[in-house]
Amino acid sequence: MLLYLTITIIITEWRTKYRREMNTQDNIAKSKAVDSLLNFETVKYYNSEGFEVRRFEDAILKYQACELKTNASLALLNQTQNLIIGLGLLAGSLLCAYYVTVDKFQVGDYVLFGTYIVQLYTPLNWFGTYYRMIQSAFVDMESMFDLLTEEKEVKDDVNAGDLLFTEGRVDFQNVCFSYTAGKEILSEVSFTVMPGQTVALVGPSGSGKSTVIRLLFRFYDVQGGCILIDGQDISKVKQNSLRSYIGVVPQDTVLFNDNIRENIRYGRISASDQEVEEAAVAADIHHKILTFPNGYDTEVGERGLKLSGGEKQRVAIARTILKSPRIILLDEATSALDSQTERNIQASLAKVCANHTTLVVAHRLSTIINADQILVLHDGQIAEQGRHEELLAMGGLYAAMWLKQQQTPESEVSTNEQPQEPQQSD
Ligand SMILES: Nc1ncnc2c1ncn2[C@@H]1O[C@H](COP(=O)(O)OP(=O)(O)OP(=O)(O)O)[C@@H](O)[C@H]1O
Repeated sequence: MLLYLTITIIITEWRTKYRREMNTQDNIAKSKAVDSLLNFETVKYYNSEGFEVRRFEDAILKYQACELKTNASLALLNQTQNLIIGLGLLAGSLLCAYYVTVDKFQVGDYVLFGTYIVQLYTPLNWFGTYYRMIQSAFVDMESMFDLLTEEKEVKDDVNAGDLLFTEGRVDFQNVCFSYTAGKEILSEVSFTVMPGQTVALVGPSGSGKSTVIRLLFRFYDVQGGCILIDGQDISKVKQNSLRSYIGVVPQDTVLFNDNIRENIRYGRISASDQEVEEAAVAADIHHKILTFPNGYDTEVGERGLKLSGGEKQRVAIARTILKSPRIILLDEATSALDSQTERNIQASLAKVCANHTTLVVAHRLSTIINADQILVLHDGQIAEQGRHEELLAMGGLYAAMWLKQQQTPESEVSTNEQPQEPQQSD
């Protein structure tokens, strides 16, 4: 019995590594499958179906090799256990038989021995099985435990209270931030958005515009300086309360694989169907939705692939309208939309942003010429700030960007109600 228990524990511990390896390969194979299915468009653009099949096949073969080792080691464990039981039974039986022949035991004693040994081995077998199952379950749960012990990047203070929203003034005071040590993205950035004002952030790609938005939404905590809303440091208030006042229209709107109605309702889960439709009207997408075969019940597909970029953006705007936030963060889409769609989107946005503190990340300068203040980010710092005309008059970075955009055909399409005359910039 001792031998049985010892061997069971040793072999079970030894085969743990195969089970762990098998789980890792299983995760790799599944993530490869999901990745290539989600990115099916890219796969098709580059004719890479064969490559993806081979990649998945490789992953599956590695998984199968690990599975083989796991099953083979399980078979070894079972056979060793059976061998020990068999040998024990054989040795005991031979001994009893010998004692019967020398008249030390009766035949009944031999039968009694057989009955005892069977009663002993049944619980031993159970012990082996349960020990192995518990061990495997712990290995399978390792990834989950790793996830549970993952440190949160943004934590609420123990004494954090709710944000007391009054008028919606936003202050960035000497904000410094980097995603990775040694590469500073924002350095001593300071600016103020007065209540109800619209402030636009412009600058070259990678200058940190979206990062400003992420910091205000508190996806990350700043590493230097502070961000205040109505005089309260946002790192000292509860994330939930902060986020309840802020609405974000992101650069790339990703929708859930559900119908349009539920996707819009995501802005406020408790909203009624009528409120959803009112938000869609305000976002100027209601009529478009009615032209779809199933109207509001139309399924949008994975990540909303059945909708166009402009439609997805208007669904995002409708969601934000439904949320009715007090501060609006707008990360403008980089892709140029056709003039009519863009005019519609700008008009919807103007409705959402009216009388709300708004921070806009703009890629097309024509969309922000009426902003109360424009901040030009360069190398993680605010290089210029002022209104459109003031910045043009300065003849600096902004003026150069404006001039460049005016020369490209896409930017000739001004989305503003009062188009800016290109000559002004010269
Ligand atoms: N999660 C992240 N981890 C590490 N670096 C990041 C992360 N997100 C962004 N960055 C880096 O931070 C820099 C600023 O990114 P950000 O998205 O703020 O730029 P942006 O000005 O909004 O650019 P774009 O106009 O192209 O959208 C970039 O160099 C980017 O590579």
